Amino acid sequence: MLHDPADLHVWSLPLRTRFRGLTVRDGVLLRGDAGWGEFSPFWDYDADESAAWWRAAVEAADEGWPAPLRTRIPVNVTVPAVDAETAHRIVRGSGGCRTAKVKVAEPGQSLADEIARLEAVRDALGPGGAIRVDANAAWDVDTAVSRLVALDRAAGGLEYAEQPVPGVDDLAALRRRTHVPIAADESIRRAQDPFAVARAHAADVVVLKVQPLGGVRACLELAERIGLPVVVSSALESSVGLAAGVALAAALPELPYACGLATAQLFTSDLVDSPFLPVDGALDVRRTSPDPALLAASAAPPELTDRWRARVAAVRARA
Ligand SMILES: O=C(O)CCC(=O)c1ccccc1C(=O)O
Ligand SMILES: [Mg+2]
Repeated sequence: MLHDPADLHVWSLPLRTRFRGLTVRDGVLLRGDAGWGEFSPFWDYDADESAAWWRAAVEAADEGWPAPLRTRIPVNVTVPAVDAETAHRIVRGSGGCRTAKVKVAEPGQSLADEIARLEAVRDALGPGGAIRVDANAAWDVDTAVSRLVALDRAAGGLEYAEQPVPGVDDLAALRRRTHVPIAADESIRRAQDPFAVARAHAADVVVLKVQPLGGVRACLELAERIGLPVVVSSALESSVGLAAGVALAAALPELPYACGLATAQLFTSDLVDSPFLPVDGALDVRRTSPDPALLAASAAPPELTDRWRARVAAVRARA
C-alpha cells in the first residue's frame, strides 16, 4: 500500500537520561488500514539496513499482527549507565519489575562504577530478582572473562550477559570460559546471518527486536528456526512501536525470560495517552494509537522532519 506522505508523522521525544549516547529519540509514525506503525531506525543505520525497519512499520500499519497467546508480558527494568543511587531509584520506581537489565562497559566508566551500580540494583531488587548485564559488544574475550567474574559477584549472580563481545566466534569462545549464560543481540540484529549464532553454539539466549529484524512475523519465523530461548527487546521506540514488540512477545509459543520492553520509562513523555508502563512487573498486551494532542506536542522541528522524509523516500525507493 502507498502511504500518503502527508500521513507521516515525524516525532521527537526527550529521554530522561542519556542512553546509547542519545538524549532524544526521533522517528516516524504511519497509519494504515490495520493501525499505526513506527519507523525509527537509529541515525547510524543506512538506507540498506533501514529496509527491515520499514518492513516492520508497514506490517504494523497494513497487516497487524498474529493473535496473542498471553495477556501479560513480564519485563525487565532497563538501567542505563547511571550512578549507583540513580540505579537504585530507577529499579525501585520500575512498576514492580523482578528483573533488571543493567548497562555496562560505558566509555569513561570504571569497573568500580559497574560494581557499585550492580550492588545498588541487587539491593533495590532483593534476593529474588534477576539481574542481566548488557555490554553492547564493548569487551574483548579476555576482558569479558575477568569482568564477568567481578560483575557476577557484585550482582549476587547474573542471569545472563548480553552481547559481551562483538563477533559470533568471540561469543562462542567466551561461552566456553564463563559459567554466566550468554545472550546474543547485535550478533542477531546486525548480522548477515542470524543463524550463525546457533550453528556456533555461541549463545544460550537470543534477543529479538522487531524493527531491525523486519517485523513480528519475521521474528516469529526466526525464533522457530533458531531453536534458542528468545527475549523480545525494544529498540527504544515510542509506545506505538513498543506495541509491535509486545505483540511478538504475546505470540511466541514460549517466553521463559522477562522482555526488554519497559523502555517507555526512559522517556519523559510519549505519543499515546496510556504508555506501556509495567504494573506488577508486566505489560498488558494491547495495541496503541497516538493521541493527537501528544503527537502535535512531540512534532519534530522542520529540519528534522525533512531529514526523516528523505530517509523514508530512500528506503521506499529500494523496497
Ligand atoms: O533490552 C532492554 O532492556 C531495553 C532495550 C535496549 O537495551 C536497547 C535499546 C535500543 C538499542 C539497543 C538496545 C540494546 O539492547 O542494546
Ligand atoms: Mg543489547
